[in-house]
Amino acid sequence: MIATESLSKRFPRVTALDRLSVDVGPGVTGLVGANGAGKSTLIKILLGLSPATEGRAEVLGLDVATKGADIRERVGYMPEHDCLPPDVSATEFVVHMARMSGLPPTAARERTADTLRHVGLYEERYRPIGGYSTGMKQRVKLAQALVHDPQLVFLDEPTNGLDPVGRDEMLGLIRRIYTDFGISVLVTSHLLGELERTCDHVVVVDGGKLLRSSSTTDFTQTTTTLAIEVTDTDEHPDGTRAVREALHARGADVVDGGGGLPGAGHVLLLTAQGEETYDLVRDVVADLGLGLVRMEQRRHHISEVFKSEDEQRKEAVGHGS
Ligand SMILES: Nc1ncnc2c1ncn2[C@@H]1O[C@H](COP(=O)(O)OP(=O)(O)OP(=O)(O)O)[C@@H](O)[C@H]1O
Repeated sequence: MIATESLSKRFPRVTALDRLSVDVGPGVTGLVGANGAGKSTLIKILLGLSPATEGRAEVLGLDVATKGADIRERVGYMPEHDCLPPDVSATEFVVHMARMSGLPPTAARERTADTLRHVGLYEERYRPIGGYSTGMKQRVKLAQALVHDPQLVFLDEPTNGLDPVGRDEMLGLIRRIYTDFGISVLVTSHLLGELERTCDHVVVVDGGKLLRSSSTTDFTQTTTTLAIEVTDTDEHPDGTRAVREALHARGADVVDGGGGLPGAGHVLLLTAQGEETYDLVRDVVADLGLGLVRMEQRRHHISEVFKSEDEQRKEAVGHGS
């Protein structure tokens, strides 16, 4: 869907994109980074609205440097900032945008009605936009991005300014753009957590550079930590220590997690490399004749990709959900 190769954008005082090479396939992809990371700049280059200083990029197989108009015909764009005229209704505005995209009048009206219904704005569609809440305005912006039935949409910070309920509704809508209509999505956010739930793939940029690009499951599973707790026996009065030594002897990278849940014993933490790690723990505990109180996987959240291993281990102790 999108491919960039060593893409750079330099402004006189700042490098907004720094040799960014990334491939984005179909589905819902999150583009995440702090404010100023270069997300909006990338979208503008991909739409052919702003030239890159160096490198190249293609959207739907079209070169952004020469095929901007063709790209904009096939791609929808929801800009970050409020850009809606206050005096017209959602229907008038979205019909206008549909006509701008080349739809004939009847098709524009029909598609507008369908799209506004889809984004949940049907009842209010004849009221002037100026009286809308932030959430309703975001939905109008989303509707105008979808009205010409694009193959791909770029959504720049669509959850900005929304309360938690509005955020959840918007994330649900974004997911359905792909599942119900097959339109692929590139959605930006500075909030890592919300992309974890919504996206198939996440691209992380920082200071215009690519930090990471991988599937959401890889993000959350590659660094799974196992928390293990065992009973003591007469033979092994310190069961935790016995397990730690046995695991260590068999090459497992295991650390003492210290005190566990209130009332519980010590917790051992080790990084799961796959199914074999579970088997190893089971065998070691059984060989020692100990009881396994808990062995649980703690799936990491995307935000933890940015935390040190020490911080992650500290947090793993005590809440093994
Ligand atoms: N037209 C411009 N002229 C000069 N600098 C710019 C211009 N547009 C963006 N920048 C700078 O480029 C960097 C990246 O900006 P960009 O808007 O792409 O970031 P972003 O990740 O989208 O953040 P935000 O969510 O705050 O918009 C910032 O330092 C910004 O100040």
